[in-house]
Amino acid sequence: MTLRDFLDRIRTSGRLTVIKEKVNAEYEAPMIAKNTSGPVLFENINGYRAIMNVLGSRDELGAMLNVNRSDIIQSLSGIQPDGEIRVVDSSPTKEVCVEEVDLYSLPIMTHFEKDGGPYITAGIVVSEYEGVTNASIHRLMVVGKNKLAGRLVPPRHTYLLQKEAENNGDPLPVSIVLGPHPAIAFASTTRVGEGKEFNYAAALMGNPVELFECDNGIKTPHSEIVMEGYIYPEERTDEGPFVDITGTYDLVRQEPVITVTKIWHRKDPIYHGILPAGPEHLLMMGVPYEPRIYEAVGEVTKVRNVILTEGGCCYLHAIVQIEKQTEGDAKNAIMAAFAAHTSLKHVIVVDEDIDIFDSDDIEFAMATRVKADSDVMIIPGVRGSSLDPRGASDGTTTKMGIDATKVLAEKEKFERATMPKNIN
Ligand SMILES: C/C(=C\C(=O)O)CCOP(=O)(O)O
Ligand SMILES: [Mn+2]
Repeated sequence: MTLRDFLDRIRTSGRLTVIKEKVNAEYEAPMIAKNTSGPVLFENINGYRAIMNVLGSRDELGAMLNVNRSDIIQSLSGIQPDGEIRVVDSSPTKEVCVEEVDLYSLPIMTHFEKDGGPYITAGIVVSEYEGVTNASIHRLMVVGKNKLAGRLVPPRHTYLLQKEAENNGDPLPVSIVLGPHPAIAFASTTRVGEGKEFNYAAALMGNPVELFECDNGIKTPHSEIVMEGYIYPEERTDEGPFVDITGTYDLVRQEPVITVTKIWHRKDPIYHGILPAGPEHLLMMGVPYEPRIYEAVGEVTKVRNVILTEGGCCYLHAIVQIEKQTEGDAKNAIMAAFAAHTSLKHVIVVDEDIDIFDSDDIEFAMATRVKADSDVMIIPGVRGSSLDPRGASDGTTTKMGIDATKVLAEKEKFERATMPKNIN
């Protein structure tokens, strides 16, 4: 299955918005995407087609995975990254080869007023060094006709591979994949073991993932557009500012430079852009951590569900639902959640009768089941997210866990009143 098959399915079900008019890559297309709920296909940005909001809701993600939106996390946590990968000789991606690279001619968008420049936001960076491979999405700022600055966050696998290559004085070959099947894009946001992203995608799809070899040796999935190139050791440039998941401007940092040596694409390719801080971005940042938290909490008590809430940027706030077995379970669940997602800042643990998709219900749990001096855990000096504007400059922050579960010994005090089903 390809991105085109996926879009055909969305188009047939009436969920695709198509913009036929010519649209500008600078601000205009992102603004239209921001104001459109659901996938939007632009037919002409710099003469190219572009798609945004592909996996912009839990319903869309659930449809891709063939599960109900509220069962996504339980279902993902049961999937092993052991699907089949096949290396093949040819690829539809190689229909067109561009040797004279000019990134400014592509529909790469500038999203917000103070952004440092146009950014590739859905580019999967595939890399390999000394037999170890990786695929993950990194924001990539255009800094020249054939140059990109990549925000390689420590300790993500691309960061580690680049560091190792650089320490040995070697360039790191990479390919940048735009518009594969959405399951491959989703798999590239997950935190599966090193080199396992495509196996995970194959397991998600229930089909093998085919890879073809780029001229720099990187084995790459079929997609709409593939750029290939190298990260040369010691080459750094300013990256940012950039609006990331919090909707605030992330800092300018010195980051590695990717030199693009060649671009392959399908005829009439479809460029994929993710709107920063938009629903697709939040979902792809957050959902991969939910099964990790779910599994970690499952080691300490009976876990029912986990969500990283939209209000918490799908990254900084978790709601963990448990079936409390013994007093103190919720505090263990808090510690497990923080260990599973080190960027997490606040966790609220609730009982099984609280609807974790309803913020009023969560607030009700806090209102009726929390006594701050005994139910709030404050943990200072912990590694937090570099995206948290309130974090300290050394990368640490103060975390808070709230136990909003019932006191087991006093359960009847917390009973939610119901009315009789049958009255005469
Ligand atoms: C850009 C970020 C993550 C990524 O590439 O996965 C967000 C910053 O990461 P933190 O680890 O939360 O600082
Ligand atoms: Mn990885």
